[in-house]
Amino acid sequence: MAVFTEVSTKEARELLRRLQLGKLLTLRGIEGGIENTNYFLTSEEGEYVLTLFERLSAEQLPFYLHLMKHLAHAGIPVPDPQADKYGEILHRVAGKPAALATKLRGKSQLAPQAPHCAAVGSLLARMHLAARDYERQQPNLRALPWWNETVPVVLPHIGAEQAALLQSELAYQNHVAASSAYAALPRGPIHADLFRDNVMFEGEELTGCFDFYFAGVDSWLFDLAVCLNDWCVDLPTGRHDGARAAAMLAAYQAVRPLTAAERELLPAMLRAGALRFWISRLWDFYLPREASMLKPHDPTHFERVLRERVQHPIHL
Ligand SMILES: Nc1ncnc2c1ncn2[C@@H]1O[C@H](COP(=O)(O)OP(=O)(O)O)[C@@H](O)[C@H]1O
Ligand SMILES: N[C@@H](CCOP(=O)(O)O)C(=O)O
Repeated sequence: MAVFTEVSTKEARELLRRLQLGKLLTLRGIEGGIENTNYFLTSEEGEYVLTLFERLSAEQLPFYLHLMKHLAHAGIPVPDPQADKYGEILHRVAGKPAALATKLRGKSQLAPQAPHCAAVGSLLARMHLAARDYERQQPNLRALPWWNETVPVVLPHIGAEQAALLQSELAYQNHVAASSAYAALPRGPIHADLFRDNVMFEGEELTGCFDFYFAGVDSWLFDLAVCLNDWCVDLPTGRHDGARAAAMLAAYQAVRPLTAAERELLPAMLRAGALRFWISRLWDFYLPREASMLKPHDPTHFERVLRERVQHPIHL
């Protein structure tokens, strides 16, 4: 249940009054989600999702919320955070930082086929291009510096074979990050967590994506690798699915062709994408934060994906 903080109808009405969005019609807690409190809220003006941020700080939030607004204005189907008359999109509800964003139609496609992967590839490329002129800066907070900090913290908790893979992969990724090909990768704001559960579909029509709370400035190729590793993979084995990956890559490149440096580094970034989520899942699993509400995801999945990407590199 993802209602960690109760919102009264009085508080919801007060927010709608501030945002001039008409009368409250319905307010219903959303059961999915593990990080934030989410409610579906309907007013005379439309359908929204009210999010109370349980963990992210008021310093980090403007980057994510303004990025969503920037993308929504550019025609990318993402939730549009609603502003008050002063242009403020970060609000306070029930004592927590909060946002009210437009509700997307559809539901997650958890067993995607090639057309779904193509739709995600196209969306991702359009999102990268649309974010080029976004002015706020915030690095991907789950990138190489965080991996270097976190690997020594999780090492005491895992077996020798896993530790050897984790350390050798980290050394490899530090080596890649120092290369001239890496320096040549195009960069900008990326979603960085565009997994199956963060995209909505109606049939094969992609209706939008959400959960921008791991977004940050990083290489576009890393974002694409994260998507390939989640959408174009056989979940039980971690094996790459060639047909789905081809569909995603072709659709991405129909909008923005990959550069020579990106083509060269695709195998390395697929490994980086697997490493990033293996580390965060190990960290959530073995070092749950105090009073954490997170139900940890299975870390062994991304260990399998990483082994697959090392043993069977995927070249364009
Ligand atoms: N803008 C939105 N439109 C429609 N549904 C949404 C929207 N934002 C969140 N949801 C729903 O709320 C659920 C939880 O959201 P999510 O961002 O994954 O929460 P958490 O950050 O707590 O993991 C999603 O699975 C989705 O069903
Ligand atoms: N996609 C990540 C976890 C991030 O959680 P989310 O529910 O906020 O998307 C993973 O699978 O490890």
